[in-house]
Amino acid sequence: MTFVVDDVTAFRYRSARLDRRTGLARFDYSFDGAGDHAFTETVQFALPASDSAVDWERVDAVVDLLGAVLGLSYYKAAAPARLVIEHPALTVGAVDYLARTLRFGLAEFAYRAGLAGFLEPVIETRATAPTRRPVVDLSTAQPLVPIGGGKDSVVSVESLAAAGLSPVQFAVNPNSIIRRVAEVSGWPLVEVTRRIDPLLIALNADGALNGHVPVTAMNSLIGVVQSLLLGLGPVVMSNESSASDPTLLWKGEEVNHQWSKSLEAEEALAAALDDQAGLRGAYFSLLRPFSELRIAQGYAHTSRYDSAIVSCNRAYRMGAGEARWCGDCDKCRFVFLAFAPSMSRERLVGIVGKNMFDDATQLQGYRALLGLDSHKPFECVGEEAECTVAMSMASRDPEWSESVVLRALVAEVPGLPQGDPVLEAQVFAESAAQSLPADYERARHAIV
Ligand SMILES: CC(=O)N[C@H]1[C@@H](OP(=O)(O)OP(=O)(O)OC[C@H]2O[C@@H](n3ccc(=O)[nH]c3=O)[C@H](O)[C@@H]2O)O[C@H](CO)[C@@H](O)[C@@H]1O[C@H](C)C(=O)N[C@@H](C)C(=O)N[C@@H](CCC(=O)O)C(=O)O
Ligand SMILES: Nc1ncnc2c1ncn2[C@@H]1O[C@H](COP(=O)(O)OP(=O)(O)OP(=O)(O)O)[C@@H](O)[C@H]1O
Repeated sequence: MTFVVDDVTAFRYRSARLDRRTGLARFDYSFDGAGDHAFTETVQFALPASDSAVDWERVDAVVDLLGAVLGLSYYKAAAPARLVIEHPALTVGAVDYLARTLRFGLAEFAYRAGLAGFLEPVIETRATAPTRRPVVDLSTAQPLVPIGGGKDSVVSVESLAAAGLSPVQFAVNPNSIIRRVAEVSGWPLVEVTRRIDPLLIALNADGALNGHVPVTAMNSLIGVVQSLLLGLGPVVMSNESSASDPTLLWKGEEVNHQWSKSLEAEEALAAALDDQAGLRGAYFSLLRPFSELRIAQGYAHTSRYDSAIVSCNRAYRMGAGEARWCGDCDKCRFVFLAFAPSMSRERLVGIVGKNMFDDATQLQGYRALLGLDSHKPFECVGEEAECTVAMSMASRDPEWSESVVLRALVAEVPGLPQGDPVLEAQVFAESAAQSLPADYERARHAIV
């Protein structure tokens, strides 16, 4: 171990630059102390055929904010108490967004790395804050829809199309799953290539701190830059109501694995885009009011994507060879459970590749999802309430009730099949969300 975390005294966000000719953005960072390591991350954007309509100054303002958030991957390697922003010019609102994304988006990292508490470095800005830009409203233009290869973004794309909008799909470093899902939809896919500095990966093996990052905030801001470059409209996310549910409490405060998918993060990013770049209607989640169970019902309306989607996160690791469900992780367990009330056994086993409820080794994992064991997993899984409702519904269904996992759970919780009607109503009711322009509000309710 040669990288000594405690020797690092500050993290510097040095520069951000988007090359207008090539579309390559370059972000430079460094540490003070511990060998003065320097990092460069690049993001290759797609450029329009003609850039005469691109508002470059506004694009640059969002690129500056993007670099601040991408920097968190490197900051976390030592998590020093000082963070210095040198040339990129951020408004007070943008710095506030960075501070919140760092504190809450890196909360799981801080907790699991055994740090003393939530991260609240002193943030110093060296450049003068940019002057306020005239406001533009993006909500009248066609949406850019980030897709992750799973069920949620499929529901958004289908909802937008059903409401007469023309979604442009978008993915960062898409793998074969994302490309085939995009192809099934028939709508175009815009691809962006993000390259993390290999030095970070080397330092991870050399004693650096490592852990979960707010990747949705990163992908979202990359999406906003891409949308502005192509003259498109809002970045329409597919984040559900349960993404706002904390994973656990630590030092009396919430730690949420999915923080950058939460409503709080969505509203914070929308506000930061307004402050930093004068953008309104630029960022929201179409599926925000809905639980995973309602989204699963929406997905179940069409079977076109069944052989294309993969929700299992293991398939999305850099360089992962397997483009399929692993059938043995929290995400696979959860999505199987969420789909079970809306699908025949034959269809669901066809999607995931196995009957998860017939595999006794999955029992502990399902107990964790139902809150019968410690806290819920650090994964993109629904609330305990919705898992309980889904399990109740499945245990009443002869398709599933005789399976080994359900029989064991009903033996442990005899009231499971009876369920709780109040809880069931809550899970299918709509939760708080940003209100949307009419076209998008119509899309929101088109199939879910
Ligand atoms: C695919 C996955 O789950 N990866 C997490 C895993 O990383 P792993 O080492 O197994 O593989 P890679 O993803 O290829 O990462 C290699 C290293 O690079 C670092 N890194 C990666 C991306 C980045 O933006 N910054 C980075 O520093 C990473 O630390 C690795 O050392 O474990 C990592 C450590 O816990 C996680 O950080 C990896 O998570 C990915 C960034 C990722 O895309 N995860 C999503 C599936 C995810 O967690 N989504 C959440 C949303 C969370 C949010 O608030 O945005 C969800 O869907 O609930
Ligand atoms: N590689 C990516 N590029 C761009 N956006 C992404 C990428 N991966 C995920 N996203 C966005 O983040 C959201 C959350 O990811 P998540 O994995 O929860 O959703 P999903 O893949 O649509 O569905 P599922 O919950 O079934 O996996 C996605 O809906 C999508 O909007």
